[in-house]
Amino acid sequence: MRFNTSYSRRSPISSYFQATMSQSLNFSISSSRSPNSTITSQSHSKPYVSTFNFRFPAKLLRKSISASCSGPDSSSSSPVLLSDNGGAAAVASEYNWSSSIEVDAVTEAELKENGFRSTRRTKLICTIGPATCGFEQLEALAVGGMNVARINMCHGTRDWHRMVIERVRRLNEEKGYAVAVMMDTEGSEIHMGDLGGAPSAKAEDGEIWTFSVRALDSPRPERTINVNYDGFAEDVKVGDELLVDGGMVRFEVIEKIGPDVKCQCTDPGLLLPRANLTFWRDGSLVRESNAMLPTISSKDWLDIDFGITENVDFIAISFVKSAEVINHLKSYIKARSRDGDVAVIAKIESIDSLQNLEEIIQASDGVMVARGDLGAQIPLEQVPSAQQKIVQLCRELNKPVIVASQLLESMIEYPTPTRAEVADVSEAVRQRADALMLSSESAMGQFPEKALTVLRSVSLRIERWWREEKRYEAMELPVIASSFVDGISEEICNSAAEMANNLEVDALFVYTKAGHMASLLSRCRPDCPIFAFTTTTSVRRRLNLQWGLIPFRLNFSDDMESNLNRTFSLLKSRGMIKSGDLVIAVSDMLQSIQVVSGALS
Ligand SMILES: Nc1ncnc2c1ncn2[C@@H]1O[C@H](COP(=O)(O)OP(=O)(O)O)[C@@H](O)[C@H]1O
Ligand SMILES: C=C(OP(=O)(O)O)C(=O)O
Ligand SMILES: [K+]
Ligand SMILES: [Mg+2]
Repeated sequence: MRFNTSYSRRSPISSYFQATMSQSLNFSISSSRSPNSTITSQSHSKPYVSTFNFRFPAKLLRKSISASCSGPDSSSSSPVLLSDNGGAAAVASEYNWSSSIEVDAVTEAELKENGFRSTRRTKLICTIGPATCGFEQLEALAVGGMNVARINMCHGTRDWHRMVIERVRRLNEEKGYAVAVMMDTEGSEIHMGDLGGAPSAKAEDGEIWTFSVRALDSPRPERTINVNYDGFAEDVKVGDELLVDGGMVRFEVIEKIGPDVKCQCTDPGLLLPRANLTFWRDGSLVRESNAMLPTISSKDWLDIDFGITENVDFIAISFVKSAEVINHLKSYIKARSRDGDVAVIAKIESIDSLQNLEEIIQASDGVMVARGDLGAQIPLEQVPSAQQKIVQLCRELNKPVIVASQLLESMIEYPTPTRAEVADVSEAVRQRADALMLSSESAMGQFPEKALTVLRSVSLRIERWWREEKRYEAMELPVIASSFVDGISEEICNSAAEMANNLEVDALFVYTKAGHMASLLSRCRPDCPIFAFTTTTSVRRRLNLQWGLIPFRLNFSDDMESNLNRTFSLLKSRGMIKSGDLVIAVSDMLQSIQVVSGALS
């Protein structure tokens, strides 16, 4: 009671709003064990839950708030900066950030046109390659819903990667997007050379090809392929099966002559530059061969230094075998990076990574189900159950999870997906993975934007279908907090998400500095979207990988009432929130849950 009364008196905008209390209840989740965890409003010694209604006097509101949008028009290409200081922004960099909300025009349009409920929850990652590296192409992907741009250090030069990163940054700065950059390491896999500049080579049934560890003269001798791993010729045996890209092309080893391994093609197909190689003996993968190779090669370390210097948001590590390598990399990043905020994604794509799955997930900041190589290391029919298990474990442990590779493989060449591909995408969405990833489809395919559109529309449709039919079975989420204070945050988020579902609110708001509470809310996979307000652009970008989060950059204070009022005003003045929308708000600083109903008088 006291809170609500003092609220309406203390509130800096109380002259604009009459806070009429409809209900109020206080409950305690504080403990003498942990004085720091007892974060309260001034008039309370305990965290609180309060419910109240706002009445917005429209005239005053419009007078006090002016929204501005930089650029000559507010079409989909301009950034949206919501201001309450009346200042007009010409460009983002000149803008007075302290009084604005940063959100991109695509999100704004989606919210306005479709309302909160129908915003997309599943995040989308595009691998950038020759088909998508132009500024306009990148912009088209951002407009199409790309949340993260991935660059694969297996391909391209460092200058090329730098150029892509710069373009994504420019897109964010000029157009208000929060597209994150993920750098993916090459890793110590065995792969073919680059085919001497040829885009591909056709291997026909019965042909004899030579796989050699020698440095090859150019031009490359006919039907000869370079292999990057020196131990290859020693490790293979006559009779072994050699699989290119997990079985896209198959050979049988028929003879070994020094550094050269002669192979006969048994399954014809197209050889692509730097394609991955595995070899199998008596029906199982031969693992000893590259087991001795380091997970992070010397070239990878140089790429990692490059990623840290370029301030990428995520570094994805290929062929992770244990948690140790992740811990090692994380401490390396912490020592080197300006603010230690490069997140590490563990790629699960080997037998070792499946064997040490839980400890790897625990150690990392996120996980990728890298089905391409995984399907070359375990029988294909085991990939779906591995995916399901990894997705579930990641959610339990609160780590974002990406489902990757061959989601829409046929769209490399064709403008429409197969029915089977749509079913595969649907299944990943139904599992409620955080993100879906395009590889060749966007890097070098003929229809990158169409492929992204398919991911977007299938995600939206499946999410809505399952939500409306209430078919999601509630998932038992284990307690993950490692301290009592963290336990409070976790309980608050679990309760807020449950309240949001029960009350059918329109959105959850979370004010979060490091993003922790936002991820805890995302973990609950609530029915409504989560607006995550955070103070830095880097956290905003990183949150863009996580399920259901709509990240905004906003400077906020420790005064939750004024934060809420300002946010409501800014969003409202822009038409992104309607009168009568019901919101539940939680925050990192004030461990509280508030239910807010904005009703225009
Ligand atoms: N930077 C790049 N330069 C040229 N081609 C690229 C680049 N990035 C990706 N590609 C192409 O896109 C394909 C798919 O990308 P990806 O799945 O990341 O790699 P891979 O197939 O090696 O696992 C690659 O095989 C390659 O042909
Ligand atoms: C995503 C994967 O890794 P990469 O494309 O780097 O081989 C994969 O193997 O599925
Ligand atoms: K890679
Ligand atoms: Mg791989």
